[in-house]
Amino acid sequence: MTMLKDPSVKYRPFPQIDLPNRQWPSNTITKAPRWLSTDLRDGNQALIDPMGAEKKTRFFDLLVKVGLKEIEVGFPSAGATEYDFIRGLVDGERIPEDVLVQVLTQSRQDLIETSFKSLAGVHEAIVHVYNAVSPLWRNVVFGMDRAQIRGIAENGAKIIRDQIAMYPQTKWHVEYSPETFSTAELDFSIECCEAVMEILQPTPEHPIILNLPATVEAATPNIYADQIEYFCNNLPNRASAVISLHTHNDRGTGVAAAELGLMAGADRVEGCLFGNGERTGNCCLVTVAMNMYTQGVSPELDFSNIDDVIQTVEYCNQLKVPERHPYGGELVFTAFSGSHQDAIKKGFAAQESRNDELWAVPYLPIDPADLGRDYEAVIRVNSQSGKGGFAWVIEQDQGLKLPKRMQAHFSKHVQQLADELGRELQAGDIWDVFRKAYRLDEPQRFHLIDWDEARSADGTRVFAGKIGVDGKEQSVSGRGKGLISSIVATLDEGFGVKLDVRDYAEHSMGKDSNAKAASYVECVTPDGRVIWGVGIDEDVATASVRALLSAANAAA
Ligand SMILES: CC(=O)SCCNC(=O)CCNC(=O)[C@H](O)C(C)(C)COP(=O)(O)OP(=O)(O)OC[C@H]1O[C@@H](n2cnc3c(N)ncnc32)[C@H](O)[C@@H]1OP(=O)(O)O
Ligand SMILES: CC(C)C(=O)C(=O)O
Ligand SMILES: [Mg+2]
Repeated sequence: MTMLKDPSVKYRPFPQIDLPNRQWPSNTITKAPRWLSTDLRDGNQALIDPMGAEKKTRFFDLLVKVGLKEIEVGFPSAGATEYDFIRGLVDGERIPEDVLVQVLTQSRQDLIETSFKSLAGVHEAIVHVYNAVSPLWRNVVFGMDRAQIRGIAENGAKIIRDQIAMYPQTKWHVEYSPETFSTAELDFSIECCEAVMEILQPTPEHPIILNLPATVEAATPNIYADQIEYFCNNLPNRASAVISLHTHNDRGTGVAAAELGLMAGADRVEGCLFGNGERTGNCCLVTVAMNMYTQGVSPELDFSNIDDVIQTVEYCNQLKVPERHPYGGELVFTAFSGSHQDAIKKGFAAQESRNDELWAVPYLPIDPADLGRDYEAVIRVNSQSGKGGFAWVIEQDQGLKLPKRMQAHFSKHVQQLADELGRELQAGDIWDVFRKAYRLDEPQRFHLIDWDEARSADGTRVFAGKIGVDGKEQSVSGRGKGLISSIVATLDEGFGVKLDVRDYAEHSMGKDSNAKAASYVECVTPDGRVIWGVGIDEDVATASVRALLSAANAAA
């Protein structure tokens, strides 16, 4: 056996933030933040094959459609594909009046100039400049001390100030990111931001966007929230800054960090649809938005047709949205396991009988319909499923509402098939096994040709039937207090089939007048066997006759 090495030799725990009076744990998110999609920039730069103009245009149109008002459209100085796409948006007048496009640049003169040029003529836009500020980057990437790093930020801010003056027809906004904020000393991040603000002179009416990235997620999300609260409390002239969050998902908590960051006082969230982006991705905007929605807070983004969104995102990114991805994954509203299916089925029934709008269905934190999904896939059947699951599928697929005890009876048949096949059972598989188990297909020993009923003088009923028996027609009759007992008497007297009826149920299989009816009988034979019979017919009484013949076929 190999021993795992002691990780404390190689890795260090992230230090706590000294914030004794932290307020964020008591806060809640009560309104939508400003959202920025960086799908076309951070998302795009992480793709195996970055998007070309056609895919970028399609993605841009999707982002506008779902309601994004701030969209980072690219990194114009990266090359002609990026630059031309952005120019195409501007020249083609594809940017709606109420949408702000944003471009990213390193803090270098030529790159900043190219970025402004790419947007020349646009009505309003954001230029986003970044430089990394944390010790590892200072030492390893730049080989610079704090003052020199601050100097990169100041230099970029001055170039931006000058460029803004050269394009007066555009209303410009500036975003500054102290990249690697979450692994930097807080006071140094504030120092860099303050220095940039000093040059650009933002006001509460025309604020700067200060974006505080967890460029590489390195700690639990509460630490990020502490960092945001600390930053908000200690930034001079906080009123002239929009505080933006940009989390990555290296530890799998990018969404949580963004949510806690909002509680800690931030105004804006950057991310990508379904969390695309560098390495493990950016914060998923769909998840943060829909999390908000399930708390009764409108995210002001529209994911009510999530499958359309997924289709475009998968096409543009050439990456699949994982089956378990919150809100969007193919399996996230599906229960295979018996106890979940049982609870969901009961939840839907309770929801229907309560008949109010409040959503309260066990195991479904959101109504799939709010994302444009139907209820068909909510319950799927395999060997982990229970009777509630098969009953749900057969009800959705065939309109049959099996009585409770019959569900248990049918369950054995389905379970056996699931074990035999070792795969998910489709609705068709379940219907096949149902027809076989309850003898709905010909040929059977007994089958109904015709029947009639008469009332005798003493009030009893006389059933008169033409029954096919092993292919030959036979006329038989029997008397009873009601239809069922008269058929039971007929089966006994005519064919010697003895059935003791324990339970009977019937229902219409639809709401219109042409709907068929289904009847179910539970019978016990003299040797103690429990048999269920099923009958389906346009006429409810004929459905009952068929149900008893179905039982007789099992008993015979
Ligand atoms: C965290 C993020 O997501 S940041 C965004 C990252 N996205 C991208 O890089 C995608 C687009 N990038 C590109 O196409 C290219 O990087 C370009 C065209 C912009 C620049 O390419 P190059 O000129 O070859 O430079 P390169 O990207 O390798 O940058 C390295 C140099 O820039 C410096 N640099 C890196 N970041 C910054 C910055 N934010 N501000 C100023 N200088 C920077 C580095 O220190 C290094 O300088 P050195 O050559 O003196 O050592
Ligand atoms: C450029 C910045 C905002 C970035 O993408 C990051 O730090 O992750
Ligand atoms: Mg990023």
